[in-house]
Amino acid sequence: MSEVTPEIKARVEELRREIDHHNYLYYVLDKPGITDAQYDQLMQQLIQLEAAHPELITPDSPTQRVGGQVQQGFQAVPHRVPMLSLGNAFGEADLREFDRRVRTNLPGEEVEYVVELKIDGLAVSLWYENGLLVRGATRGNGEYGEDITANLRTVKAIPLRLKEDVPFLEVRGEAYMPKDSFVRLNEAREEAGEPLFANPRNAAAGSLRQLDPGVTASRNLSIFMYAIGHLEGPGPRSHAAALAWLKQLGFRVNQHYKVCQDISQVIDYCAKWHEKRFDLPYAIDGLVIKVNSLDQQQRLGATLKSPRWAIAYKFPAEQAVSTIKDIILR
Ligand SMILES: NC(=O)c1c(N)nc(OC2CCCC2)nc1O[C@@H]1CCC[C@@H]1O
Repeated sequence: MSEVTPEIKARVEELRREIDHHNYLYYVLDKPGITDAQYDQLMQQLIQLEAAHPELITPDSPTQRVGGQVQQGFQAVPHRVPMLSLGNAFGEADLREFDRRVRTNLPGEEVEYVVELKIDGLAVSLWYENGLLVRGATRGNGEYGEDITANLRTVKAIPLRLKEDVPFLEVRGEAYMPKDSFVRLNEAREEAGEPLFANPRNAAAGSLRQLDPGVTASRNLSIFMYAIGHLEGPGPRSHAAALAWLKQLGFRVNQHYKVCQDISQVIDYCAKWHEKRFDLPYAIDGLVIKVNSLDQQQRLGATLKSPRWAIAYKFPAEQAVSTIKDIILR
């Protein structure tokens, strides 16, 4: 092992910054800055330098995304803040009823809503300490999840290090498999005579609950973050500000959210996305409507399993279609 010179150390740190930046452009912003060949060349240089000087390897190095060992199982981990599920609204009347209940519990107050696409994937929780990803877990039953850190580290849209060293932050998001990856995966499984996945949600869940992180890494998963779970220190005062802050930290946040001044605007936005849902490169099964003010969310509280300040608007079930592929690729 040759001596580590300051120049080598500086070169390793420069390569990491450059590769992290290109991962961010490609996997978080969907805006690649260089060709795959140029990216691979940078990665090869870093891999070689780290192989020659293993003492320089840090857990947040881009070369450390795919862990080595296959796990025996997943450890149960408690969520500090329960990961709630959502009540459902199946049409305009249900949405107006939700709005009436919210306003009854906030007499005389202005209420703003944020409407987001409801990504059809698997809810996960990510823990960061001093800006470093220290743990990732499934939602599980809302109180306890499964520790799938090694698998979530392979998802390139998940930052291993945030753009700010926030002391302690736990965030939630929906991990998912893009439609084109889902079709390609099932084609490969058909070729291999393996059982097919019924939909992208099952494919994402199956890919994240793999005991071998190498398999997860091969499944081209992505994620959209949608909430702060736990934050030490001052934070945003509205949900829309929370989404903007998550984006600023380097997380992937779905840009199709809208702040609505009343339930009629919410209803119009839901109708718009019911029409446009097949134009998206990922599966959605509805929209999520949330009270924007975090103080009002706090005061509205939650029932045992779901918040009083949020509801899911579910699209009517698909009319009979010939194959799942038609739904996905329509
Ligand atoms: N799937 C989603 O895109 C999504 C979202 N955009 N926003 C939330 O907000 C949480 C916050 C409090 C209760 C629900 N949840 C979502 O998915 C939920 C998580 C658990 C069950 C659903 O997958």
